Amino acid sequence: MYLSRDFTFDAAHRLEKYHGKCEELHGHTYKLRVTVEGDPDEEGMVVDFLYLKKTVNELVISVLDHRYLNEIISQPTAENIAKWVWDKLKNPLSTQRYRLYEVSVWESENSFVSYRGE
Ligand SMILES: Nc1nc2c(c(=O)[nH]1)N=C([C@H](O)[C@H](O)COP(=O)(O)OP(=O)(O)OP(=O)(O)O)CN2
Ligand SMILES: [Zn+2]
Repeated sequence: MYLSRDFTFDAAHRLEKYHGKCEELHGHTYKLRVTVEGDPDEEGMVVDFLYLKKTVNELVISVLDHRYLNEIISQPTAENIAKWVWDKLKNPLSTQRYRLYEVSVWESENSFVSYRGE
């Protein structure tokens, strides 16, 4: 079974290796979707939504929200942000019963990437 929770954060970035408007400093309201794969436990839950919310807020949202992403992630494209989030969450969201399955990052309503590890 797959379980997901959505988050948002606001952040600024510039794509220094890109030649076009995104080379300049600008910001986005990013949407992040974290998906876990596993079997429901005796309480009928793959993972408690409240635990997922607390973990992602502590390890990701509190670090990226209202920040200049270039100070945290090199060339912070949606792709590189998704990889960074994956690395932060892979171990904390992996047990014998469930594991991190996918991280998706929306830069705008219409543009997003999904990452499932290597
Ligand atoms: N593959 C990628 N392409 C682009 C990325 C990226 O992360 N991965 N990022 C950008 C820029 O960050 C840029 O800010 C995106 O521009 P935006 O104005 O958000 O894009 P749109 O004009 O297409 O916005 P819509 O609202 O979806 O029309 C560029 N490319
Ligand atoms: Zn951008």
